[in-house]
Amino acid sequence: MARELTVGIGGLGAIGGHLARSLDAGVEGLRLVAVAARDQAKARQAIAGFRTPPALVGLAELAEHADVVVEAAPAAVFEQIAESAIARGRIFVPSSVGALLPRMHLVARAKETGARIVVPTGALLGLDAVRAAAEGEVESVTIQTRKPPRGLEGAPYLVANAIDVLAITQPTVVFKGNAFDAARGFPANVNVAAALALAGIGPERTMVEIWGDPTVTRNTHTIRVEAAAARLTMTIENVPSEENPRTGKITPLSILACLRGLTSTLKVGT
Ligand SMILES: NC(=O)C1=CN([C@@H]2O[C@H](COP(=O)(O)OP(=O)(O)OC[C@H]3O[C@@H](n4cnc5c(N)ncnc54)[C@H](O)[C@@H]3O)[C@@H](O)[C@H]2O)C=CC1
Ligand SMILES: O=C([O-])CC(=O)C(=O)O
Repeated sequence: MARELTVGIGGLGAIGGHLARSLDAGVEGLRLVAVAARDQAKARQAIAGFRTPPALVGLAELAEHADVVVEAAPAAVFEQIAESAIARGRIFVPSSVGALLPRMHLVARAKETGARIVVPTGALLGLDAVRAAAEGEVESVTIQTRKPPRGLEGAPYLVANAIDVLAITQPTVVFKGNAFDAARGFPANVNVAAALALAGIGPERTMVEIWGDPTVTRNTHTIRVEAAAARLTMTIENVPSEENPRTGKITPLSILACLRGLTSTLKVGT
């Protein structure tokens, strides 16, 4: 018998809304059973036309309903979703991966409860190759992110340093540093850097450059890895989603592919 997993989603925005609709349309081995949202009326409306409307619950209750808990909410509420999912021994799939970096105690806690934390590739590419390379010696990992300025607007690092990103008229580096500091300064913009760090050599050694670039229309990420086994150079150019221009349209698709991989008989890639 094929395995079926029930799924709960925290947050129904660009990622969670798309993912919920896809799951409701029918995905073998996965069943959407619960969602959590800030705006209850809007959420009720969003799921009203679903073939099988999921229960509308609180963030911390998702884990009571579902085998797999997907976090697709702002980083500020990450802990509420993560802690309950991990305490109950669920499979926890974070979108706000940057919020995991300063909370690595959750990994130790998951070991105690039997939970798993499965970080999707998200808006990035090539984490299979980065993980493979990291089984051997890796000299360096860097990521350069270029976003249209409005895709960076409001980031705490920009506010703290009085950088008016919307006033930028030519490609400009707005941040250079490691993935840990990038995730702290840009919690809604560079989850990809956090995922890369976790796949490879960690947040202190993974170096990040963030550009506000009025010449690009896509959220563009270029990874470079120098390793004993291989040299990798990879670029992804993401179409920003209509609901949230910070978020590439590929992100909910990547999470869906990740969820399929939890139950599928044939699994491709590392
Ligand atoms: N891992 C990756 O590659 C990527 C990760 N992200 C991250 O994923 C997260 C979600 O992104 P989007 O869907 O684009 O954001 P969004 O802003 O479109 O949606 C977030 C949703 O969470 C809801 N929400 C807010 N507070 C809530 C609460 N207390 N309880 C329940 N729901 C609540 C909001 O109402 C909204 O519907 C963000 O942290 C974002 O930075 C975004 C893009 C790529
Ligand atoms: O969607 C993207 O291009 C990347 C992004 O927002 C993130 O990593 O948080």
